[in-house]
Amino acid sequence: MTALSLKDPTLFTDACRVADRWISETDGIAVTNPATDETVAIVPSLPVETIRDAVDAAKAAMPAWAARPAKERAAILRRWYELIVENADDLAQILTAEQGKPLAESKGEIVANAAYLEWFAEEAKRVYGDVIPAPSQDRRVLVLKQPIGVCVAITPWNFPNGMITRKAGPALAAGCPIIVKPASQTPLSALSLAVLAERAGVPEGIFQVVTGKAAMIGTEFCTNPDVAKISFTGSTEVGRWLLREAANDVKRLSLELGGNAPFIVFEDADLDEAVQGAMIAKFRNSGQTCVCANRIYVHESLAETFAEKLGEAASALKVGPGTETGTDQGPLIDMAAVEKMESHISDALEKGARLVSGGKRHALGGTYFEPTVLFGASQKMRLAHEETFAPLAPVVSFRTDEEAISMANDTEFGLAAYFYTNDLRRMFRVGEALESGIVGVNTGLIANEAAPFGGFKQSGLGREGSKYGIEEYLEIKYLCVAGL
Ligand SMILES: NC(=O)C1=CN([C@@H]2O[C@H](COP(=O)(O)OP(=O)(O)OC[C@H]3O[C@@H](n4cnc5c(N)ncnc54)[C@H](OP(=O)(O)O)[C@@H]3O)[C@@H](O)[C@H]2O)C=CC1
Ligand SMILES: O=C(O)CCCC(=O)O
Repeated sequence: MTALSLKDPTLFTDACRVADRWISETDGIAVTNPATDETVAIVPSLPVETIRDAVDAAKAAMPAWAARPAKERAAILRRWYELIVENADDLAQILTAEQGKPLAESKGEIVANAAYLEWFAEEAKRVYGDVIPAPSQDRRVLVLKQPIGVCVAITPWNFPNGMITRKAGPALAAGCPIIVKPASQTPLSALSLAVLAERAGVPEGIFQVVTGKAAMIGTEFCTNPDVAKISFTGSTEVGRWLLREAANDVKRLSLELGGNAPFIVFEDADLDEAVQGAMIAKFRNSGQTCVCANRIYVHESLAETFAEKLGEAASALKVGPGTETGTDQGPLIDMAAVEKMESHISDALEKGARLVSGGKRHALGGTYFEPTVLFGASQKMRLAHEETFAPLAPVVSFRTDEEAISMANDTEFGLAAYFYTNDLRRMFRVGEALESGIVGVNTGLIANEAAPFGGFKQSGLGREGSKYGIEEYLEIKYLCVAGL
């Protein structure tokens, strides 16, 4: 067992939060530390009846929660935010133990995403309706915004803490309860959030966490008539499945799915800044984010130099356990991730790419992998069309802006894109032409609570964060007042 030395050991729990109960099980799902392969905890594999209990509890709790003045809901959300920030060091240890990322990065995820609770606590008070000028004198057209109903969230392993606060913040702010089903590889961060939610005064039934067989829980969420809304972050394949399963009830869905982000460096860019931006956009979380640069397009006049500099910076990253001081890159989540990275590298090398740095499993063994840079990559390679989701940076050279834009848009995905330029005209022209929900200009870091996060094309539906994020949890009601 991985032993953690927490200031507050009660934050580490293997129990699910359902209605008024904390449910543990010795025979459930093992959570493994990817750095050591040790078991960290066993969480329940809940039966369908308990998932239904959670939906029933959420339904029962919703009227009172929705009826509370927004100011009261906001105060509770704010308290939850404060507790997360106060306990960020402990939460980071829990996150690193189940996911592997360096402690500093875990803490960064926790604090940056707790900010979604703070943001939506503020937004809760600003859910305005409308009075629309009516087409006749005897009528008034009023628009109200009301909470959508019982919400559920299915979250991934790459941001075990942050993907939850992004969804729970707007749901609770809007007056909805939410039930979270975290990834089986990383449920402990979700459970620790439930401990703090209770401490913050979130009422019973309003924030619940369930663990168990994904397909069973997903089916129940999609078919239970009392679930109004599903918010999912994960693979496009599972997103499509949820969309189909939920179609019978016409449930509302927010989907944050796969990406295949292009990162373009134009000939007028500051090369060193672009290398620095690419390091963040590519290697953060060991390349395991849906907004990670997947393909790096560099103008032919700079491409080789850029690849060499990127290779040097990538080789300087310290690979090791997330708990070790100075570690930049932890292990990958599992062996399947290692094998996918290897298959993308070998396919690229066979088709003419050259290895600049890295390229193989790390000497530390397990799922550690060397940060890798390839030069001479092209659109023919698998890495141009599939999300690698690992620390592989392929550099492709281009001649014209049109060529770069066309290659960048040559994908069914459209979540994030990045480009570096110092030319104002090009900034607008390219920014408008890229088919992505998020475009970073001269930066490799784009997510924050004030901005809308979400994708075009098969990268998803809806937006998280910003003033748009709360709309996903609200229905618009038009009140037609006549006979005046
Ligand atoms: N957009 C993003 O941020 C993410 C994208 N991905 C992409 O997906 C690839 C595969 O990763 P993977 O972890 O398998 O992603 P999945 O989409 O399988 O997992 C994400 C979440 O969905 C759950 N899930 C899986 N199947 C179902 C189902 N039938 N019904 C309901 N929930 C379900 C998982 O549960 P359980 O863990 O119990 O299986 C997990 O909680 C990655 O390599 C990457 O390309 C992955 C994670 C995040
Ligand atoms: O990978 C994701 O699903 C979200 C990325 C969030 C971030 O970039 O902080």
